[in-house]
Amino acid sequence: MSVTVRVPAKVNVQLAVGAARPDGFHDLANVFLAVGLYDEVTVTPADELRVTCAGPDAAQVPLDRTNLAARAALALAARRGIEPAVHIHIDKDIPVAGGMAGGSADGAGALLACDRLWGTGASRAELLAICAELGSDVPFSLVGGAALGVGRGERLTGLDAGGTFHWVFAMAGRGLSTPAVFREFDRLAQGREIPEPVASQDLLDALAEGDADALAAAVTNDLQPAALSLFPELAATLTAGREAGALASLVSGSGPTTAFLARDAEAARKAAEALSASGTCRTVRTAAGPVAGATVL
Ligand SMILES: C[C@@](CO)(OP(=O)(O)O)[C@H](O)COP(=O)(O)OP(=O)(O)OC[C@H]1O[C@@H](n2ccc(N)nc2=O)[C@H](O)[C@@H]1O
Ligand SMILES: Nc1ncnc2c1ncn2[C@@H]1O[C@H](COP(=O)(O)OP(=O)(O)O)[C@@H](O)[C@H]1O
Repeated sequence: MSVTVRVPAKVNVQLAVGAARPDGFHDLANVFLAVGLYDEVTVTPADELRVTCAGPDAAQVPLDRTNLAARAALALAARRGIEPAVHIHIDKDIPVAGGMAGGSADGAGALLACDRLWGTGASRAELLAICAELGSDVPFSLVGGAALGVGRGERLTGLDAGGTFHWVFAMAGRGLSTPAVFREFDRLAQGREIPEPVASQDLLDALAEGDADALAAAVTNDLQPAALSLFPELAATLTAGREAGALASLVSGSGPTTAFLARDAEAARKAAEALSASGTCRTVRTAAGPVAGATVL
């Protein structure tokens, strides 16, 4: 018997970042939107814990116990005092180290899949607590939709989205390390007063109304200058997206994937074509959101 869970990627429509905390993390006002680009995680009983991965970026995914999917299985098994004897297979479509929470998606997916396979019957609250231990983005991968994350991004409040938003994503030729981008944020912030991160009311209203123009006017990412500082070539991709008619162009989370908001599916398709032709990125994908979080297939 196997259990397969499908888990979406995310884009951060607002990422407000506060000053570094004593524990090294940063308080955030992180407005997440789950988008229809998916990893699938399948767990099957096996003699011992084993991870395999397939997909265009599979070679960059660690297959040892540092893999977030393996860590999720180990965390649930430890809580229940059982052997984590499963083969975890990841069908990976979310870019690796791209700022789209691919590792987090696999963590949330493996957790839900193992919960089903082992019949552990964990409550939603327990699953969310394990997710938060695994990483700041992992709880959102479980719940999906649209949500505001505060604290380090793990404390979630669901948000209304009054419509579907259409996006184009441009994947870069290499990844960016999330801790390195936060460190660069700290370096660039030296000598400046960093305000408390707060969600923008204009942005929440635009989401609730499903208004793409208003959302485009309100999107912000405080990590974008740091990502651009470490990866200056992204500026050309952002310019190409604007020239391709996107309503908004921004770095997704810590990058280096860039995200472009389009008015509708047809505009997204056209912008994707123009971005592909611009030669400023590795691959281009379209995806819409919000979509559901981790789902057992
Ligand atoms: C930036 C964001 C935006 O959603 O995502 P990505 O763009 O990387 O996908 C997240 O905050 C990433 O979340 P996640 O990838 O789960 O990070 P974690 O494993 O919790 O933390 C990795 C490292 O990032 C830094 N970190 C992360 C979250 C946070 N609120 N403050 C931080 O300073 C810390 O250096 C930490 O050691
Ligand atoms: N299941 C996983 N899939 C991808 N990367 C993983 C996974 N588990 C651990 N990692 C590690 O996490 C790093 C960040 O990957 P990822 O979650 O894809 O990016 P991001 O944090 O930018 O959204 C990778 O470089 C890899 O070393």
